[in-house]
Amino acid sequence: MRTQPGQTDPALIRNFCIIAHIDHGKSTLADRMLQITGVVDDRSMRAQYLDRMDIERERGITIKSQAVRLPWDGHVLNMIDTPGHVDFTYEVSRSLQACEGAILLVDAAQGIEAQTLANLYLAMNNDLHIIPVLNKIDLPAAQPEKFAEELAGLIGCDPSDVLRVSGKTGVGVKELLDHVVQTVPAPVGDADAAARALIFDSVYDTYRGVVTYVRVVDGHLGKRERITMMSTQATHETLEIGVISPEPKVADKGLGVGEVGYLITGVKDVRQSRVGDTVTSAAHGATEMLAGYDHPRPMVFSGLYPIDGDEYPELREALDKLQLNDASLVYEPETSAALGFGFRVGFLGLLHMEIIRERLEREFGLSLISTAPNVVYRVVMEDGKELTVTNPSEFPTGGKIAQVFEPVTKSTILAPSEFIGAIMEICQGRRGQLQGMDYLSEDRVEIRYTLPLGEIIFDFFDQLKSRTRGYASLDYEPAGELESELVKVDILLQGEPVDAFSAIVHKDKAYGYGVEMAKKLRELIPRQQFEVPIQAAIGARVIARENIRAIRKDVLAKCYGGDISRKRKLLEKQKEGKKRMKMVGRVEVPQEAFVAALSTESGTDKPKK
Ligand SMILES: Nc1nc2c(ncn2[C@@H]2O[C@H](COP(=O)(O)OP(=O)(O)OP(=O)(O)O)[C@@H](O)[C@H]2O)c(=O)[nH]1
Repeated sequence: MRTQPGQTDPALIRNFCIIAHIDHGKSTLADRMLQITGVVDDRSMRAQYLDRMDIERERGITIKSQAVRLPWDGHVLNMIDTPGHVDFTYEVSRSLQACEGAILLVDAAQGIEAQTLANLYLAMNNDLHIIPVLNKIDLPAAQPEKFAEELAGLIGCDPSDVLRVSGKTGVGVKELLDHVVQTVPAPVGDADAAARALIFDSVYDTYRGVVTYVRVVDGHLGKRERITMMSTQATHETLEIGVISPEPKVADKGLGVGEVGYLITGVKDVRQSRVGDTVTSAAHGATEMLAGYDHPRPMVFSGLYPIDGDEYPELREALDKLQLNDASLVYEPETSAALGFGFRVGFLGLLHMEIIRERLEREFGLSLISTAPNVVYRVVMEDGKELTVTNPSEFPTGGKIAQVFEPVTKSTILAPSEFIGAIMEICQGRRGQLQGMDYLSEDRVEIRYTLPLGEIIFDFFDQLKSRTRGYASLDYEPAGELESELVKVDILLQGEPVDAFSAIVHKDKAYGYGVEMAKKLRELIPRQQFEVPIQAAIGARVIARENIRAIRKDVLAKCYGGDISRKRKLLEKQKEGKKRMKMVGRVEVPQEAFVAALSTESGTDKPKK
């Protein structure tokens, strides 16, 4: 194998990632590695160094993967930090394909959790060398002996092979780095072959355009070289090529076999530099692409509307900008009779949805109304026509529907065995079908269910947590679709259906849902100067009704005397209060009402207080 001068000999490279359940301490361990290998000095060190987005730091979670090059003991380690939340599993799977080894990190006070398993299986499917590690051994509540045994049982090694570290104090981290050098296989590739590099991440930078993260498999990529994205055959010139350590550093000699780094070509949209694609050189290009990844598909949809209709163009612009950085974000314009002009936006999951919403409001200063999230339904009509419904208000009404299909998930729940009963009750109440159950140790079980995705996106996780005192963890993956008896429940205000309130619900739950929604809306919608009847209906059949009585709200009534400034203050205050209100017909509806369905506990799984 030929290595050009100045390039790293592949035999000295180790590419690894850290995978773990959320909050088990990946980012903290990554911080220690940055410090111990000396790429960040103690003075510039800050917690969660690699989480660059404000929102990542505030929430203490990792959203985008990061790749850093660390010098250690004459070797080059490329560490890829990955997010742990289920919504971002696709980020994890991309990163895994750029590695030969994975540190499987488990909190020594918590033990194995649902995402520990999910990530371990992903890593095993990618044939990665697994290094089992217990973290947080400094915690008084740590039970390293117990969990080393659990972990060893899971991956089939000896409990003494499980390393023990503390990302917080740094104990054991040097030994872990040594272990990475000794046990993770060096990358293998053909230096003389045509260049092939895998894109495992692609981010938009305001100043530099799209920064594409690649792992070179064969050949070499250099600066000022014309490259081709193999899936689209689009060619670009590499303007800059380098490595992250932990700030970007230009690599004059380019990147060779096994190296991980970034390239900049001047493209302005991450979709032109698609994750999973293979980069090759335009002149002597490779003919065969590397195995790609699954393209992330939106699982959850919600309508986003500006509170102030004039902000519609700003919302469009903001979504366009976010999409430059997030290829999984999809949206299209929609109009709602109740809410005006807005967008139907597709997300990977609820956390993704929350994050996008928060970024729109925070980074772009928009005030938004979001409708209750829903999944995608496939409706087959009697005449054989098929519809994909991403908005409940588009669900066809009338008797011509032949079949409705909804997405289902394979869900795995891990919890102490004392909660089996409670968990089964919740899942049964959500139309779940038990698939199996295994004991991981004497007192911890893994329970597998097939559950409709639509049932998970409504406060399922909160219910699970509250019924298991926070001990259960959940992971789910899409598992196709199932035929189901679903109906549309409409909500009418003053006799007029409000499209943004429509929901698709299982036939057996429709009645309970309608009654509860009507009740909830009566509480949430403030009294107006006229009476407002609220009705829930399936087609033309009204299934529930509530009334909001009229009042005459005169905020100035208590201001006798002529204190004009006080009056003005009261009026201002009232205006403030209205900011999050939307006029629907003649009725003022607060934002909370549009997501009321989120906390509607129809079914049997109400928490027992
Ligand atoms: N006592 C102790 N606390 C730790 C240790 N490592 C991490 N923590 C704490 O555990 C919490 C989660 O740590 P993070 O590093 O943010 O976890 P993460 O796995 O990166 O989380 P995500 O990025 O959201 O997946 C933080 O409050 C850390 O301070 C450790 O070794 N000892």
